[in-house]
Amino acid sequence: MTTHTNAPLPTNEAMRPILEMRQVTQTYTLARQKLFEARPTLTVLDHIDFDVRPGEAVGLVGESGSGKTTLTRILTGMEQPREGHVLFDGRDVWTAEPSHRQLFRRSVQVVMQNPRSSLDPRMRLGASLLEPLRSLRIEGDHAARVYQVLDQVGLSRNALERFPHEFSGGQLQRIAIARALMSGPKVLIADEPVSALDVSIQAQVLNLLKDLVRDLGLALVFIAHDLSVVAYTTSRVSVMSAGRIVEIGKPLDLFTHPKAEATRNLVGAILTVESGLAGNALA
Ligand SMILES: Nc1ncnc2c1ncn2[C@@H]1O[C@H](COP(=O)(O)OP(=O)(O)OP(=O)(O)O)[C@@H](O)[C@H]1O
Repeated sequence: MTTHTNAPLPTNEAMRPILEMRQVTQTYTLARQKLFEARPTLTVLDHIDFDVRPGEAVGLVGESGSGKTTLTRILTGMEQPREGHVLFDGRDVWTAEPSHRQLFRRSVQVVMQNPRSSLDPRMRLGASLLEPLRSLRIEGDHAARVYQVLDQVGLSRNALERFPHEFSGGQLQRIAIARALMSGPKVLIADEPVSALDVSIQAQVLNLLKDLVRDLGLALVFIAHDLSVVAYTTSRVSVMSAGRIVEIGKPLDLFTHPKAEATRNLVGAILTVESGLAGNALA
């Protein structure tokens, strides 16, 4: 990151969360097993409380099927919870007036696991960066915004004429982050943002996310199954298991004194896999 025009914002525990879930429960109705029997329901999220403040990076970890993707879909407004509330800047996004919902959509952006599938292969980078401004109907000096965001993610202007296949995996994830930043979000939700990348370039993307939190005062929600990458990037981690948050703690405490069985399993998984990032997180 090359711009440091914005002074770092203090992360204050007394600050109001910018995005929060209160007692969110999500159930899905499954196919009927037998004729004349009621359709069974599956509780995927069970009374979840979760929040993030400006300038704070929080993690969400859990084994496969624990409910992370469902939580992400609800946190971004793609899915409405069966029970509970999603609040952006203190107001329920499902009952607020359209202008607040529009602000919520611009202000909460997602970076997905695989940047190749989130970018149109036929679009040059410049067009790709402009697209969120058009779809979200954001007015203003679009060219200036493109240059500002390129600078924030450490990409040069001559990249604007290139197509996705001309970039490496790490550069593509940088571009995906740039696209997410175009609308000037307050919250970035990174869903497994480095698990498709070589270990050698994972740290660059993780450091970029950390810089954005520090320099822009972004709120970051980092979702992954690997506790070590989440620990490297965040200051508070929630552990999910079977649709519930079973433990919340500082990364170091979770590593050294895991209480829940799900946390112990995640720590055990790291200890059995050689990982340079785990060492960084503990340093
Ligand atoms: N639309 C749906 N209908 C029925 N069941 C669903 C639906 N979406 C998710 N599930 C189920 O909900 C549970 C949680 O899924 P989810 O994808 O949220 O977990 P996850 O932690 O993101 O897993 P992974 O890390 O493997 O992506 C799983 O048992 C899944 O099969």
